[in-house]
Amino acid sequence: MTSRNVSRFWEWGKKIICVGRNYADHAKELNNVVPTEPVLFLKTPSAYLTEGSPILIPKYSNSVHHEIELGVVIGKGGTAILQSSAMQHVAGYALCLDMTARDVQDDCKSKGLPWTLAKAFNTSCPVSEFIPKERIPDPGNVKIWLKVNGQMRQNGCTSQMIFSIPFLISYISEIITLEEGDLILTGTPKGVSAVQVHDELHAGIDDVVSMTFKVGRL
Ligand SMILES: O=C([O-])CC(=O)C(=O)O
Ligand SMILES: [Mg+2]
Repeated sequence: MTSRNVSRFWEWGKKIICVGRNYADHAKELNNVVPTEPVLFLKTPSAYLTEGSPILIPKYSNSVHHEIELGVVIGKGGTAILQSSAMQHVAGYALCLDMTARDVQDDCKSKGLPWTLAKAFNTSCPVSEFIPKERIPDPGNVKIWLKVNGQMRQNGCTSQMIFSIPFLISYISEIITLEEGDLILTGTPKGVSAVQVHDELHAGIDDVVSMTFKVGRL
């Protein structure tokens, strides 16, 4: 029932909550410390993009990176959700891209400023079709991969996550009430790199879903 209702979650305009540095190999490739608590940031609903429309590099960036991530779509909202019941709040999943203006993020980091310009621009959250939760019985152990122009760039497994999906749902919901239709991006494995105009990004979760996006510029 729930999964049918939220199957076009990107049209609902709910929160997009992102977890950063949730894979040690990615934290290390950017010379970040491996966190002992989740790193959280937000995207706005105008960041959503579905297949058929291009990812648009903002005018103020010369280095937009792909980050392939497993997205968790909330079915039943809640505050201070217990880890033990967290999975009952999940409606399903989506494969997501956390497109990141890396040059802008580096600048924000050095100045101690928030990451909004680097992370939340329009088209910065391409998503696959909705995947009902029954189709991924163990979301803590699926392969997520991404190819750029046919070349494998990211090929990770969600078993490498530092903080598990139940832990993240519990942790986030203590701070921010989760609602039906919210999306949690669970972080990216290593292999991020800059995309160019006309690149084709092709990504998938095991044999469950795949998606393709072209890159353009504003
Ligand atoms: O920008 C970053 O490196 C943090 C992040 O989103 C991730 O690890 O997925
Ligand atoms: Mg990310």
